[in-house]
Amino acid sequence: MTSTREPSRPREERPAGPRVAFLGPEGTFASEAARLAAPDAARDALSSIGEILDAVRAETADLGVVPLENSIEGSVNLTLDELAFGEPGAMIRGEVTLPVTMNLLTRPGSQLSDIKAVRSQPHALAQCREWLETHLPAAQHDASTSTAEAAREAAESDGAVAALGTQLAAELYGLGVLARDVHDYPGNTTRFVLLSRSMHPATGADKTSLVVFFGEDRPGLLLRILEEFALRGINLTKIESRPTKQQLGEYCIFIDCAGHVSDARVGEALRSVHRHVANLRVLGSYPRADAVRETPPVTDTETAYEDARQWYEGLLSQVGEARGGSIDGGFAGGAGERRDG
Ligand SMILES: O=C(O)C(=O)C[C@]1(C(=O)O)C=C[C@@H](O)C=C1
Repeated sequence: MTSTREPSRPREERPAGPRVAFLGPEGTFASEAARLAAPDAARDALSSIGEILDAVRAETADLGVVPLENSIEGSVNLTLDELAFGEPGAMIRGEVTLPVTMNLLTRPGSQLSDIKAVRSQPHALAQCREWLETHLPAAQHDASTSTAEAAREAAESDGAVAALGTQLAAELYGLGVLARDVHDYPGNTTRFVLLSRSMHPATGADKTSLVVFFGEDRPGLLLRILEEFALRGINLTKIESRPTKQQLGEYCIFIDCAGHVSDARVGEALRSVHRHVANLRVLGSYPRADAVRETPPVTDTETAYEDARQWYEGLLSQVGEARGGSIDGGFAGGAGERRDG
């Protein structure tokens, strides 16, 4: 993705101390995720996912917080595309899962019967589709850049515009909460990822995200790739395909797996995947939000890989010249080949 966005502030002009960039303004779900991820960092509320990645790439922010997937509406495609096709330099360094409670926010005094339009970020509108059809069937749905931006717009309206957003946004922009929990399924949760210029060191409870580009259509290629993980007892936590945008029917596959790039078994799996498809991008290794430590099978522990490595090194050390000069005679040129002319 080539960017036509305004360049971020140069690094030299940056005030000291860690900075976190997130989808603003204050009062978005992303702002809450940023507070959880980096409670002490200075905050930059930006107005698009692309700007957040650019800020991390340009090092005007140390950390960026972007939504990746939601339990009701699925992946945030813009984030996936930026990570897969955008300029390199912004890697996933962490993840935060956040319960997402959608509220219908209106100017104080407005009733449901006053509402002619509902504004929000498109992913938020999608999470409340059925509720809106049932309770506000005639209202039009308008896209805003974020839930808090929608709240700000509702606050400036004549009272006929509602927003879907956080309780905090209601407080910040002087709105009332006309209805709570208006998302269509209970337990609504969004997974945010934290971006930085580098990956997180291994913790023992890690995840690795990568994207594999299938240049050619070979039978069994996806199976071969998945097998490399399965053979080493590596659990996959997510797999999803997206179009490459080059031509219809050409896909790339996003894979999240347990483990860290510096784990021997993950390293071996990635090297093997690289033999099948040279075009792959590791998006990052990072501590998993659920802190689950998966125990590898005995054949795939770090010790098992280290033992195997040492054994093989020992084996290679037995390759060499024979003492006392050449004793290889006619065997050196290959089976059955005469060397005497
Ligand atoms: O607009 C916000 O409040 C955001 O943080 C963005 C976003 C998203 O894009 O998914 C994040 C969480 C919710 O799923 C809805 C919207």
